[in-house]
Amino acid sequence: MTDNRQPVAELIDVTRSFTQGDITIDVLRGVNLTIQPGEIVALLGPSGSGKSTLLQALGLLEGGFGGQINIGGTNTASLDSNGRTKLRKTRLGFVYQFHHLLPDFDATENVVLPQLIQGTSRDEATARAHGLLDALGLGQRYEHRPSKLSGGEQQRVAVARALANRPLLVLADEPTGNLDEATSEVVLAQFLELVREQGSAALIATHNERLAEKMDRVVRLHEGILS
Ligand SMILES: Nc1ncnc2c1ncn2[C@@H]1O[C@H](COP(=O)(O)OP(=O)(O)OP(=O)(O)O)[C@@H](O)[C@H]1O
Repeated sequence: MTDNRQPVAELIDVTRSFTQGDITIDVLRGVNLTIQPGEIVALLGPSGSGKSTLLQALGLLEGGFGGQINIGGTNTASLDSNGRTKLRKTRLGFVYQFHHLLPDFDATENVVLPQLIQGTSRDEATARAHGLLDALGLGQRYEHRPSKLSGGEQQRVAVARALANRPLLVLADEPTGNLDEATSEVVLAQFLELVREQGSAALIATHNERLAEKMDRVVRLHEGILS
């Protein structure tokens, strides 16, 4: 069980450097960030400032980070690889700039699959998928494969997939960066509404100051430090 009083995520003095040949770049130089339950945080920073790297730290997919990363009160350093995978699949949802949907599956199946992996029954998973797709205006697109959907529709399906298991924290990397401005605003508004409705927290990397203003809090990454 998750303790609702616990922050959903804490980064304590997190560092990350990359070495390429003779050159070492210190991308994260001691990042501190606490995200409370249900809080939606915008992550701003110039290109190359380390926004994706910071999201990767919380996504628990890659190693190489210094400092401490807690998710839902668990210090992730205390987990083995199975424990991290379980935490990632049960507690986190991901939305990327490009949708990464499974091309051979229709919209419903793309949202159903992560739920089946968690042991949800097919009927329940399908009902949940349809509910999310309806809320995102895709009630007429259940059986469309990604190649038959527009870019904005593909991103909406990706949003539904990320929220399917009601994650504690949604990590989104430029979730509307690939869409035109008007579509981007609509998709982001629907995304935020659903995240709020189900009480998830979110950390959303964006270049767009105007979109960031729609979130609860804005943090900025500059020269490896968050402010
Ligand atoms: N695997 C890697 N190996 C070497 N350097 C890397 C690696 N991943 C990222 N970097 C470097 O880390 C820095 C930060 O990259 P990152 O993708 O986190 O920035 P970003 O803020 O998300 O940028 P953008 O807004 O352009 O997507 C960049 O200078 C990049 O070259």
